[in-house]
Amino acid sequence: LVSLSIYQEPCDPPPSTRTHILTDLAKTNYTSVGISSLAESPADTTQRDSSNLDAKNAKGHVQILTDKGLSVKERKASMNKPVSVVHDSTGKTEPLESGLSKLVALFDHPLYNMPTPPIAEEDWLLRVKPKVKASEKSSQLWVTDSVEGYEDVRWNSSSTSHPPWLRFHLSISRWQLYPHHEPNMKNLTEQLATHRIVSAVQKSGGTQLKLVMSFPNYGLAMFKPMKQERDEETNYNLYYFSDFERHNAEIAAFHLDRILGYRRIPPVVGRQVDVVKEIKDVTIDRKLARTFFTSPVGNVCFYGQCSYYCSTEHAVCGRPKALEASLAVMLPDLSLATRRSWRSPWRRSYSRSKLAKWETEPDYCSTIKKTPPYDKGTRLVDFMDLVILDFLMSNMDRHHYETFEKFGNDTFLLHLDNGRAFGRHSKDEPSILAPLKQCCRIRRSTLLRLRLLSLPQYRLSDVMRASLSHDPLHSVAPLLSEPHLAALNRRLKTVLETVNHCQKRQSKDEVIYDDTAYLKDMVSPA
Ligand SMILES: Nc1ncnc2c1ncn2[C@@H]1O[C@H](COP(=O)(O)OP(=O)(O)OP(=O)(O)O)[C@@H](O)[C@H]1O
Ligand SMILES: [Mn+2]
Repeated sequence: LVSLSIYQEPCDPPPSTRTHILTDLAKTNYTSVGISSLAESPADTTQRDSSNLDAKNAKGHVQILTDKGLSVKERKASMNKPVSVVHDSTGKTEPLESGLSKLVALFDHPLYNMPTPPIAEEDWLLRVKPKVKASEKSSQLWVTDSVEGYEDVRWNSSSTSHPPWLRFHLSISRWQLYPHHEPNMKNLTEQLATHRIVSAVQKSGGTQLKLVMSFPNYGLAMFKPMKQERDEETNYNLYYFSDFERHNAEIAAFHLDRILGYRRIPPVVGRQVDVVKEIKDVTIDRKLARTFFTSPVGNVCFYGQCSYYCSTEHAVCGRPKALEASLAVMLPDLSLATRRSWRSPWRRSYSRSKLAKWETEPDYCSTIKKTPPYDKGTRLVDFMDLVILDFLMSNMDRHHYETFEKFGNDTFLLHLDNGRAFGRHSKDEPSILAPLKQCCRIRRSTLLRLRLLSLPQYRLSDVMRASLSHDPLHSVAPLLSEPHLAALNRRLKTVLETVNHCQKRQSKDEVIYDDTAYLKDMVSPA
């Protein structure tokens, strides 16, 4: 097996140097063999022997990698760090540090650094407004009634003066929410996790309790409280539409989406909040404030107003005041960037007795393939990307998805609302994968990354564990328990088997949507 691994030495140019990746990916025989071997290999790549993989670094030298897929330098770096040991699904122990090195290697891989044409002006979601003259100040973008608790900020057009949330908004394009190597990400997530909460109000819409928090620099975050312990599994007698939303599912979904290379979920971090100081005392939402009470054991609880689980019996409680929650960066306000909500063609019936059309009609997908917007462009494969994410994390609650109106049909899908994922680890839900089984269509770049994640040196559970260890709540308890991480590998194997099965029944071109073909055009023949 020839691997596509290209490792960067610290003195090498950064991976964003377009030309060498381009050459590595599309030009050399070596890498093109790598790509096709990944794309066409049988599903069970996890069985392959990964020792003595040859990998060509950016300078064109051949490096021999160890069985862990690490360069000598990376191994040395990981050996110098203190070792914390975790148990994998096979009972073997593996240091978390090796997962961290795997994550670095994964994100440096050419499949995550594919060259793209420069983004055209109209393909950015927002543009900075030209400076307003003093006489026109009243027509500023927004004005708040009360500035109490907020910073007196004077932003100019230089992006360095922009707060991280604004830089995030300005980085949204037609193709993704944020770039792969995003220097702003660290500040953005740090601020979500630590900045003072100036106000907290209930978020209208949706069925379960959630709040919108504001920060001194006018940033906003969507807050979902902890409702279930990490090692608890959703009750088997509960229907998917009655399940709780989990804060750790929102966090883990963000990490998984990023690891899959999609970047279609707004950044989410975990945070422990003081329900009195950071919610009750700062809220101007009287309906919310009225629902606070002290439980018989002295914990401070609240339940808010919503159509599901907003009652004394389902209150969320601090211990005695500390409450774990997820905070997601808010997308630009709808007045600046309208979104369109699309009903999923594979939506469940949300009824205990009715079946949906896709569950009974054998030829359902061929109808969808002819129906706009699935009949043109990338919408069908975009939807398959979402289906794969949902199957991996076992989210049955994808009734709708959203897009930014500005970009029409030719844009990525927002993967919002992931709170009902990661409810059960001991059971997979094959019906979530029905669209892929029925349509047999997948993006080539997605398939390649999935195959990569099934290889031992990038194993999905290891890179997820490593990625989640960066979240502030990891110090309280790992965001996903080991059985949930193991389930990811098992489900990934099922996805790859499904695609393999498709390829046995249909021609390769029918199954694979080749979104990497443009790379060949970008390189002029030598
Ligand atoms: N990060 C975000 N920024 C802005 N808006 C968001 C964000 N996340 C979600 N929303 C919006 O808020 C709505 C409600 O959020 P969410 O879907 O997570 O809650 P819910 O209670 O599960 O809703 P539902 O019951 O409809 O599934 C979403 O449909 C979406 O339009
Ligand atoms: Mn929901």
